[in-house]
Amino acid sequence: MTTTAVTENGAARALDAALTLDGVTRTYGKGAPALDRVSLTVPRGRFLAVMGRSGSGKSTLLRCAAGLERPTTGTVRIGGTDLATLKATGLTRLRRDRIGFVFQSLNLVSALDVRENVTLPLLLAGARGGRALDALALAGLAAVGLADRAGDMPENLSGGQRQRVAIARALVNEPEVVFADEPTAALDPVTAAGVLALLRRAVDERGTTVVLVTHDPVAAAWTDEAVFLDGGRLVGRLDRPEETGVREMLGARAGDGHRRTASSPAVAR
Ligand SMILES: Nc1ncnc2c1ncn2[C@@H]1O[C@H](COP(=O)(O)OP(=O)(O)OP(=O)(O)O)[C@@H](O)[C@H]1O
Repeated sequence: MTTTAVTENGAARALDAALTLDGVTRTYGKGAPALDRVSLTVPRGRFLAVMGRSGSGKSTLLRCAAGLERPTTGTVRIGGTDLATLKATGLTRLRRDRIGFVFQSLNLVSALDVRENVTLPLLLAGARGGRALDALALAGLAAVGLADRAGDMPENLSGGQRQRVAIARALVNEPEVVFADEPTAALDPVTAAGVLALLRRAVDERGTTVVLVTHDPVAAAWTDEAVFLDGGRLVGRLDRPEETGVREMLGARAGDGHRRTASSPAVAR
């Protein structure tokens, strides 16, 4: 799919974008590409849902976009920085300083209490522990409604509370982009809505860019834009997605292989 990123105007916009993927392909072994020439520009302050059937390449896209995995070919830029120009330490630093993660599998550190879990990214980045850091953690926990649980161990929290702590942790260093992989998959609808509302608030109030991988049309309805993957390719997008439209899009994709729908032209802006 062609993006504006390859045009002159698009190149300028790509520089100002929070995240740009340009012709990103990821192949594992000799199989078909898990991600196939994906181009996508995510402006700053946008909440983006990445959707598609199981195996369509959502997590691969997220891992490549977040610098957790190198694409086989193509370019990924975070805020104008081409990740291919960074060595391993530079990439680690970028992930630590400029990216927040809320992953189902990347859970809290069980040996640390809630406050320590929240301050962990800052400590890893070299910040000194102390009152200022504690105050920051408490403010972050207050923002997710958990100020009174700062001294608890993660095992004493519910799944939803843990995800809220994970969000406080992901936001504590004011990252440019937060990547969230199915953060609500294990939660009941009410708790899930609470978690999504927190991500929405980060976008609206802080101008954070959030990329959310989800199967769930209800979750997608919290976002500004949904893009759809099928067989590793970007096959459609919806602005201000609503649950019904997302369901229709997912249903259409399940039935029509790689055929494009009327609403699946340029994904990039
Ligand atoms: N490390 C890997 N080694 C080999 N194949 C992989 C690897 N990671 C992903 N794949 C393959 O790439 C394709 C896309 O996988 P990916 O996990 O990105 O899909 P997904 O859309 O996130 O799926 P799900 O919704 O089930 O999590 C699948 O065919 C998968 O088997």
